[in-house]
Amino acid sequence: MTPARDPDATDRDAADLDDDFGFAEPSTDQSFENALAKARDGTRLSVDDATELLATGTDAEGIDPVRKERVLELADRRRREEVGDEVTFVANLNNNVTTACNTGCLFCNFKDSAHAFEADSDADHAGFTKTPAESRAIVEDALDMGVYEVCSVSGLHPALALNEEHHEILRSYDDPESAVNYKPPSAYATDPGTYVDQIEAMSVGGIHVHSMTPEEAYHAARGTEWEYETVYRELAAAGLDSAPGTAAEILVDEVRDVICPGKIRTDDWVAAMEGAMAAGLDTTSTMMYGHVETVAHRAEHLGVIRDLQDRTGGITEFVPLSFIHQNTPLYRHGVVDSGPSRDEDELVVAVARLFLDNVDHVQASWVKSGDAHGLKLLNCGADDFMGTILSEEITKRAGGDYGEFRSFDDYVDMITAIGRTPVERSTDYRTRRRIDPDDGPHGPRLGPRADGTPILPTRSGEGSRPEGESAGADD
Ligand SMILES: C[S@@+](CC[C@H](N)C(=O)[O-])C[C@H]1O[C@@H](n2cnc3c(N)ncnc32)[C@H](O)[C@@H]1O
Ligand SMILES: Nc1c(NC[C@H](O)[C@H](O)[C@H](O)CO)[nH]c(=O)[nH]c1=O
Ligand SMILES: N[C@@H](Cc1ccc(O)cc1)C(=O)O
Ligand code: SF4
Repeated sequence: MTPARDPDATDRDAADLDDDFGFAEPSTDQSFENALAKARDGTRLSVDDATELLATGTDAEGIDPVRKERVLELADRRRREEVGDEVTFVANLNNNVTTACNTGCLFCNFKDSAHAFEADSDADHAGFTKTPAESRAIVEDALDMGVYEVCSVSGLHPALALNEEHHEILRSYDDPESAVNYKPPSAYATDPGTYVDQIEAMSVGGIHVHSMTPEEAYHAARGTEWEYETVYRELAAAGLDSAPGTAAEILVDEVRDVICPGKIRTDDWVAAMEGAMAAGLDTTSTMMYGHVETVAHRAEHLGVIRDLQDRTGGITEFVPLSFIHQNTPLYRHGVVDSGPSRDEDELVVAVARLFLDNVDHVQASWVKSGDAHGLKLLNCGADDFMGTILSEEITKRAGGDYGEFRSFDDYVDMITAIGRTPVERSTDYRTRRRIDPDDGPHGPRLGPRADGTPILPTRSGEGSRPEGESAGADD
């Protein structure tokens, strides 16, 4: 693995950009009507077909509302045929270990410059680094509330290494900071431990650990010759159960060059995902859209995911991540005026359902879209509604304002309101529990300590158990 970092790739680059990136105007040899006919017949769609459907035809500017409805209707029907009327969600928590990151992605306001975390720094920052013991305590509390999964994605802290051997390798470089983005833990106010330490700490009481994105796996192997599969095997031995397919953004390098020049390229992202699956882990897949890319880039991205799934079969879901723009460098520097429109959100979900014929589940996100529009997305091809998550940092810091927690009662009310069946799921969707809406109040039952007791909101936005009730209490 070679260092792929430009440590100066930050806001400066955004200021240098204008809105002309030299991307080709989307156009194909296919027509919208032919692409739609193929979708109706169930013929496998090409990338050009997907471009036409996402654009509601490249023959005219803007989204045609009538054509859009035709795409959504087909996708909703396909969803019903393939996965039925159940809407799934998982009892989970987010536990981000650190916000320290020097990668400089221009769509991200989650990260803080790692210098601010150094022991002798007096720079102000609103970020955090958790020790493994702190991560364990947070996961233990959530287990008591009944959660099934911990989802952990983090900044690429320069002191994070896979294990002690990795620390030794990184230390042995001349000028490790610029050569391999490394500074020893002793330089920082808080030591995050190693990746293995953090996974071991979170892997407690039978919880499902969903962590280590391709970008994090790259960081856990930087400066070494280790294969991704080897890295993921070591993490799996420490308790990792599945890997999140974030860091995908748009899997087209000319777009990555603009929005995340410090990140791994498309080929490397695919290699990391294959490594995770070769190590026996399930993965999820994502696309973060609605910034500088064209519909043709979105279609190409879907092609990368479908090819990967043809080869591996280990992708459990596709998660469209609608770009939240307000506090991001891309918006602050005038590179973009907004995130995607709701029409675009709907078309991305619908075309994902129609194009990704080998990925069973498409997620709607109440974090990105709010409840009302999230429910609309469940009628455009989506069949999963995320999870309880308890707390949220990525979208909140980007300026999103849809909250950090949904209770089981919230889920049951919302899902039954659109005439669908609420189902608690495991991360891999193989374990499912249909929920009887009339038998409330509702709480999780699939987590290792879950007994049906509701998770309640607290003022900080996190969930908690009703006062006085322990994990063992009957309901
Ligand atoms: C914040 S990173 C954390 C994990 C790790 N550093 C990585 O990049 O994979 C996780 C994902 O959050 C998503 N994200 C970050 N900022 C966002 C924004 N403003 N709007 C929507 N999604 C965003 C991106 O897709 C990114 O890959
Ligand atoms: N879409 C968002 C998610 N999705 C991840 C799920 O919560 C879950 O972990 C996954 O489906 C595996 O079971 N998480 C967020 O924090 N924010 C989102 O917008
Ligand atoms: N936490 C990510 C989303 C995500 C995480 C894990 C997944 O498996 C999928 C999506 C975000 O908010 O952007
Ligand atoms: S998206 Fe991930 S890698 Fe990029 S700046 Fe944010 S935290 Fe760092």
